[in-house]
Amino acid sequence: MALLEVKDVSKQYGRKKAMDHVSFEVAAGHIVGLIGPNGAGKSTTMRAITGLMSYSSGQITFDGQPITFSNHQALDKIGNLIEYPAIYPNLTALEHLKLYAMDTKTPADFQTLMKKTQIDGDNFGKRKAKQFSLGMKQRLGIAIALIRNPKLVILDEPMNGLDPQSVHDLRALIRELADDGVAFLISSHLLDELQKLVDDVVIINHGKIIETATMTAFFSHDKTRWLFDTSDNRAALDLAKSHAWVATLTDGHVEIYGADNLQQVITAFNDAGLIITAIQTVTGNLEKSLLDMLANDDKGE
Ligand SMILES: Nc1ncnc2c1ncn2[C@@H]1O[C@H](COP(=O)(O)OP(=O)(O)OP(=O)(O)O)[C@@H](O)[C@H]1O
Repeated sequence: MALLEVKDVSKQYGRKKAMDHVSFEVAAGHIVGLIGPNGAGKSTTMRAITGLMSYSSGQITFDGQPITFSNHQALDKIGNLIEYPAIYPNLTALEHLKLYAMDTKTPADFQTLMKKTQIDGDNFGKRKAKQFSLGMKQRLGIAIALIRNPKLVILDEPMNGLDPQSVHDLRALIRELADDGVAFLISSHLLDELQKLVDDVVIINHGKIIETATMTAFFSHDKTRWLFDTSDNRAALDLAKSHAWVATLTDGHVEIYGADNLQQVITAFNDAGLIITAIQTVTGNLEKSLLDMLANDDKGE
């Protein structure tokens, strides 16, 4: 059984369907990306899972226990960082942790958590949160989310506003925690960053889930593309089209998609007397695959 199960959940704001029969699962220790354009329903979904909001129909269960607006028991094992962490300007990092731990932790527990989330360095110490950078606040927010040893952490746009080094550090931290068995549900617009991090993707558009897949399966939709440079790119383009492959001229290269394998293309070019001077393989790209998928979904609306 999955750790988190969202089954057929719908939520309307007036006539607007913010969640339309949403179903997906999060397995223990998995990092799941909840991905979709602005207004797709990501925050609404996360708010429903954290019991912050009622939903009209469907079920959400965590570790076998139901989560509703009025039943929060299961939430003890879910940490979250939705929008901005509740950080008090005049408290230090340690004071925040003590506040949120509510007497359930020892000084050694605090030390371990601070070390793990890298909020134990000189930068933190006795400084108050009002002097923290955004990256420091995000790390403190994650430490707060982890204070009760959750099995699942929900992060809404955790990389927003972070510089590249902080994004890198945050990604490493999430991966390390997942390796220890903590599951994550993460929404982000920074698809390149998500691509490097997540195990599974859940794609939402207009309140509906349009795809749930492992990252690997997601990219297997995507046939490999190749960029060729040849002695005559115009002739290579025409030849590729005559084989019913999808071919375009992209930045001066011939981009080919839809052939069964690379050898097939090379043989065709050789047989036509074209000299191949370079070949690049274009690997899966989350942003491009997602845009293609959303464009198809919107066409079907
Ligand atoms: N409190 C509310 N009252 C009315 N409509 C709302 C409310 N909250 C969200 N919505 C609408 O529900 C839809 C889903 O919003 P939601 O915030 O969940 O999307 P999102 O995917 O998180 O978007 P973003 O990436 O822009 O944060 C949107 O059309 C939004 O305008």
